Amino acid sequence: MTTTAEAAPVARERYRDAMATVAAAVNVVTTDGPAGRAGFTATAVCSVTDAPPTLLVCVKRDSSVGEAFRANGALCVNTLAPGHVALSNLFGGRTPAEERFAAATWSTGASGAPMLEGALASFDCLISRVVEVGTHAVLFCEVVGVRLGDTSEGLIYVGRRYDAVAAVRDR
Ligand SMILES: NC(=O)C1=CN([C@@H]2O[C@H](COP(=O)(O)OP(=O)(O)OC[C@H]3O[C@@H](n4cnc5c(N)ncnc54)[C@H](O)[C@@H]3O)[C@@H](O)[C@H]2O)C=CC1
Ligand SMILES: Cc1cc2nc3c(=O)[nH]c(=O)nc-3n(C[C@H](O)[C@H](O)[C@H](O)COP(=O)(O)O)c2cc1C
Repeated sequence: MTTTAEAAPVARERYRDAMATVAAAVNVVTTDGPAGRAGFTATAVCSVTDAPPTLLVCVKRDSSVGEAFRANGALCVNTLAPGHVALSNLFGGRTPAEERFAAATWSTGASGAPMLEGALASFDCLISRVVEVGTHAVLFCEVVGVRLGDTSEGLIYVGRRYDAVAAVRDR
């Protein structure tokens, strides 16, 4: 039997090709505070526990935005709807922060982070813990506010492209 210690490492490209087959919700994650306003597109977002309500966000350590999130200690996960493909690309590229935010309408959550008008759902959070794993920082976030939008479809990213998906609503 092959033990974990003996297993050959999986090449990055192979790992990414496999991950590209896994459908994921698309989010624009935002922050504001003493370190300024910042935001980026993220599919690496996951619910951790509902008591206390906690989610996690993985952010590349060498990205231009990571430090602002850590310094502000707050963020908002804005889960996107099908009309947000251009916004996702804007927040996913090397574009200055002000250009990113100018492309949409925002309000401010209790944490101080920008909440996207028209999002499928927004999760306003305080960062409770940061764990560094490889190239990424995993931000554990306690959810202090939730806002549900009116839209009935969500946006997914799979096969390196976007698609719409029905968002079942039971409110
Ligand atoms: N977790 C992350 O940091 C992610 C980063 N991206 C970035 O967005 C751009 C476009 O991505 P794709 O068109 O999907 O092509 P891709 O071939 O770079 O990525 C395929 C899949 O691999 C995963 N992935 C990509 N980069 C990763 C990273 N640095 N760490 C952990 N997982 C990663 C994601 O699930 C992604 O959908 C790339 O620059 C990619 O690095 C995209 C998705 C997730
Ligand atoms: C669909 C999509 C999903 C992404 N998911 C993540 C993610 O989960 N974590 C991450 O660190 N970067 C992710 N990225 C890349 C960041 O959005 C991008 O690097 C971000 O704009 C950081 O700012 P910078 O590139 O200007 O440094 C994603 C990009 C796209 C297009």
